[in-house]
Amino acid sequence: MHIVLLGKNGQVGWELQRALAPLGRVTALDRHAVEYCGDLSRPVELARTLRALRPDVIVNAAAYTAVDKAQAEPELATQINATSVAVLAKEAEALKAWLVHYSTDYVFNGSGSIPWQEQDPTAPLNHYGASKLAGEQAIAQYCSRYLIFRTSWVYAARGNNFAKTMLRLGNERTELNVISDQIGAPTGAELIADVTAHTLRQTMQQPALAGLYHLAAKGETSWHDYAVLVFEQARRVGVPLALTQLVPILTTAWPTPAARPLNSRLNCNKLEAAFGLTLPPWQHGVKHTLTDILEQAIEQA
Ligand SMILES: NC(=O)C1=CN([C@@H]2O[C@H](COP(=O)(O)OP(=O)(O)OC[C@H]3O[C@@H](n4cnc5c(N)ncnc54)[C@H](OP(=O)(O)O)[C@@H]3O)[C@@H](O)[C@H]2O)C=CC1
Ligand SMILES: Cc1cn([C@H]2C[C@H](O)[C@@H](COP(=O)(O)OP(=O)(O)O[C@H]3O[C@@H](C)C(=O)[C@@H](O)[C@H]3O)O2)c(=O)[nH]c1=O
Ligand SMILES: [Mg+2]
Repeated sequence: MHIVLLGKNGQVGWELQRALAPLGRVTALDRHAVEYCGDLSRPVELARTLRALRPDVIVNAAAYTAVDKAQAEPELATQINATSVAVLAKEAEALKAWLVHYSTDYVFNGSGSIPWQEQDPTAPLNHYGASKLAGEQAIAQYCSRYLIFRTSWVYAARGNNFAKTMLRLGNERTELNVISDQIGAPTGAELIADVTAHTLRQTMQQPALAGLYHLAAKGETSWHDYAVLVFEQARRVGVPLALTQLVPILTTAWPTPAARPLNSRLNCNKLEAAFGLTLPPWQHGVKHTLTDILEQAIEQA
């Protein structure tokens, strides 16, 4: 089996390089790839690359993920998150290949407090969410063999994420204000990659499993309470922090270019039932990955 992985150096892409390896030959590309094109802002060259490589599976971990910046450059976000994803879908269909793709809790408007199910109405609040939704819709329209995973609040030891931002700011500042009324589940790139490998293998043997799934760690928290855990772990291993006060604030007190959903809870029952999986509590992965991040921090200090 030949897998083409796009976005190999992102949080999820990096972990997929590891998790997909036992499934077959992996051609891992990023946007700077030289021999082939792995750049989602160049759809023509991208299609040419896929026709040349003729993969059995395309796994797309590349995306435009700068949520606030997307408000200022919506065309580029749409190109990468939707227009080029439509190209992937059409090329996958022509090759009779499988397409694996990732989407986000930000396709929802965040109303209420019930965890969102796959079929619930979408209504993105910002351009990133709208572009990701358009990507999902293109896949459903053009491709018959696909897995789309909507996940949330992704973190990893490698790459940029909220936990690492908190550690950096906690080292620089004595006081931090962090939003306590946006609720979701921090989900590790390792978990996403491992679940991808498992479900892809099963779906290729049982194509009726194809479709859209929510994939997030169990439980829920706010950004503020997530930050509390991050700093607890940092103190536990003796990382020096300037921070003395972590203040919970409301979203209304933190204006940003992009609006964000208050309710980012994802109901993952469909995934667990279809594949016989049990998703772990969000704290497990966060603690595990923080151990890696904090060891790096201590080595660098
Ligand atoms: N991060 C999160 O909190 C969440 C992410 N998701 C989704 O999960 C998936 C993986 O996200 P994650 O790993 O966290 O994202 P990252 O931002 O860590 O990685 C995205 C990767 O895409 C690459 N990329 C950006 N533009 C292009 C381009 N034009 N061509 C090719 N590659 C490009 C980036 O490269 P470079 O570094 O060079 O810019 C980066 O390596 C995405 O679909 C995302 O929408 C869903 C929910 C939450
Ligand atoms: C840095 C900082 C952020 N915040 C808030 C802003 C925001 O609501 C929340 C998280 O900040 P971030 O910039 O990490 O948020 P953001 O980049 O919007 O995170 C999102 O990324 C995209 C790609 C997704 O798909 C989502 O699932 C989600 O993970 O914390 C504070 O309250 N205080 C702070 O000091
Ligand atoms: Mg971000």
